Amino acid sequence: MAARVEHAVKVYGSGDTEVRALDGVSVGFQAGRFTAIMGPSGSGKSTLMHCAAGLDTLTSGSAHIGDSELSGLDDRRLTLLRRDRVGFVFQAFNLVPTLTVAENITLPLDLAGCTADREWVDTLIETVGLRDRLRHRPAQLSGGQQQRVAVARAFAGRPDVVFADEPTGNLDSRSGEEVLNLLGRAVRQMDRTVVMVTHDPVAAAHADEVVFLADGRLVDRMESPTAEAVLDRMKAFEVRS
Ligand SMILES: Nc1ncnc2c1ncn2[C@@H]1O[C@H](COP(=O)(O)OP(=O)(O)OP(=O)(O)O)[C@@H](O)[C@H]1O
Repeated sequence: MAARVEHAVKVYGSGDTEVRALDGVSVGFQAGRFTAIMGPSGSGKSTLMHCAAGLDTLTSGSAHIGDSELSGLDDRRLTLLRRDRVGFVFQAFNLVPTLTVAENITLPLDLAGCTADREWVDTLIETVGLRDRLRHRPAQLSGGQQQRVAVARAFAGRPDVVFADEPTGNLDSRSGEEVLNLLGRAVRQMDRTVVMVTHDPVAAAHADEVVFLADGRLVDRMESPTAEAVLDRMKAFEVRS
């Protein structure tokens, strides 16, 4: 497993304002696979992703990246683990406006004081299709192109797993499709691992597997999803709740 949580509970607030965002979730994200996390609004998708990625801590239960149990790490080790073994793609592209495309892609490596693996970065640039834009700055690119830069940046350090939170949320459907195809290619052609939160059945259909959350619990899983099958499953949850 590239990442997993066991008996994950996350409680926000206390007393009257207590919210059980995760209510005993156990789920593993296999290496070399593209997994989508789906569920109605408020079902705990982002919370699960943030806790699995070490961006937030669980109230109880455990979260692992590879063999490392996150709650056992002090702040410094957790920061290093996030830096070296995890990549992130967010809805907002979060590129540095003053840096070029090339500089944005290698920024995590530069900050870590690592020398970029030139061949790997070159393959990434080829895969995201931005070779002729390397000297441009983010503001000179379309939203879809900016998100492709963010995807390349997420994979630059060859992390164990890339977590993507609604990566197509700010994109039109054509650019969104390009970014999803790119994530799929990273998994299938470059043997990477991706975990993506989405509420869009069309986006989820790009994954190898979909895990469904409802009310902070894991309620279902689906292999080789299609948009229609995912939509049907979502409708079934909404009727029930
Ligand atoms: N920082 C927080 N403080 C208090 N409650 C929170 C906090 N973050 C999330 N919650 C609550 O936890 C629950 C799960 O939220 P979460 O954002 O994980 O859901 P989600 O499935 O990602 O929703 P959406 O699809 O709307 O983004 C919700 O009821 C939410 O209001």
